Amino acid sequence: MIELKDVRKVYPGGVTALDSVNLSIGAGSIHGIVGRSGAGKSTLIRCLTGLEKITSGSISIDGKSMDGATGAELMKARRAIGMVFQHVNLLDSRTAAKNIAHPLEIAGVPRSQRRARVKELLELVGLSDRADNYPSQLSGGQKQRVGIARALAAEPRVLLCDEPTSALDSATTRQILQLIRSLRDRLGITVIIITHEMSVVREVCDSVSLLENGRVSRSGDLLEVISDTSSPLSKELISLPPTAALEPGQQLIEVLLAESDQVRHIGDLFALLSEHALDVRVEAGSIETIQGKQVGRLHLRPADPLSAQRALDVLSTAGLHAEITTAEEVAAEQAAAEAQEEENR
Ligand SMILES: Nc1ncnc2c1ncn2[C@@H]1O[C@H](COP(=O)(O)OP(=O)(O)OP(=O)(O)O)[C@@H](O)[C@H]1O
Repeated sequence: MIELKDVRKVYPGGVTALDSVNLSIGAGSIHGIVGRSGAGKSTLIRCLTGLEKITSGSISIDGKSMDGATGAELMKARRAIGMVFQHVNLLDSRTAAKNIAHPLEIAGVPRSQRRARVKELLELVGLSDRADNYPSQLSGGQKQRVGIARALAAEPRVLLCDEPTSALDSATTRQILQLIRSLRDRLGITVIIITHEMSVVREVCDSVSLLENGRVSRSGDLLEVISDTSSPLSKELISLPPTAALEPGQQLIEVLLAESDQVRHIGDLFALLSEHALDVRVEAGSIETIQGKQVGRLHLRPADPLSAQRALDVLSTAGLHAEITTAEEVAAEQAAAEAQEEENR
């Protein structure tokens, strides 16, 4: 269990990068931390790993304090956390096996033990046949596998992944995320993934925290956070494709497909609309399968205000979150999402 209580970090120049951060991450879970540029993600990583001293509050891993530790105690606490980075930074002059062995050499692990451990780690990340390859002979995904094996060398209890797939294409991203999940299942480690990619969170995380301006605005089970429609960041977890041009003032009904016992998938929603002969049409929609459940957001275009009201009543009665939005609100949301994508590039 990782616990942050009232963590505050103020940099010497006076910037408050983290403010009253409270987080509780269950042992053995995969927890995503998402935030925009400048939200405080890097600061949080540095504080978690003890590279940066927090101004106040406390951080503990399995009940052991990280914030007060110094010297040998801090080194030991840091070994509890394996780090995986966006840019793997392997040593070019060393083979995959020697890169993985590097932290073990530094820790003074005897040669024979090192060999056995490296063999085991290469198997774990599916790279046994690449042991003698140099980084220049490996693909981006294979390099990241070496990086993950290196991070696991000292048998950490926590794997802290900083944008682990941001430099990879979508197929390789999926493979790396599957690897991370299987490592969690096999080793029982806790994984924290810091990312700006909502697809990564949807694909692999059990729970998520939204970091906004140095504060955790929402934290919890992934489906619970997605169901909170009050935060723009939580809405981005299931983002809608662009809606075709709408007339000014056009009303739309925004529906969240999640956590309704009556409407469990999109087919149920269409059946409900048809059963009540609702005069609405689907303008845009995005459906994902998360933790084995269909989750989605849709924009329905009602024929007139009366149809809108009827649809709202029917959808709400069926346990769906539905609200009226306007063409202007949709356009503003899309512009903000596009600006965000541009910033992340
Ligand atoms: N060493 C520092 N000294 C002073 N201010 C800092 C320092 N490092 C970060 N900051 C400030 O703290 C805030 C949070 O920065 P941080 O780098 O943690 O955000 P981030 O979410 O990682 O952003 P990005 O995704 O762009 O890397 C920003 O306002 C940043 O300017």
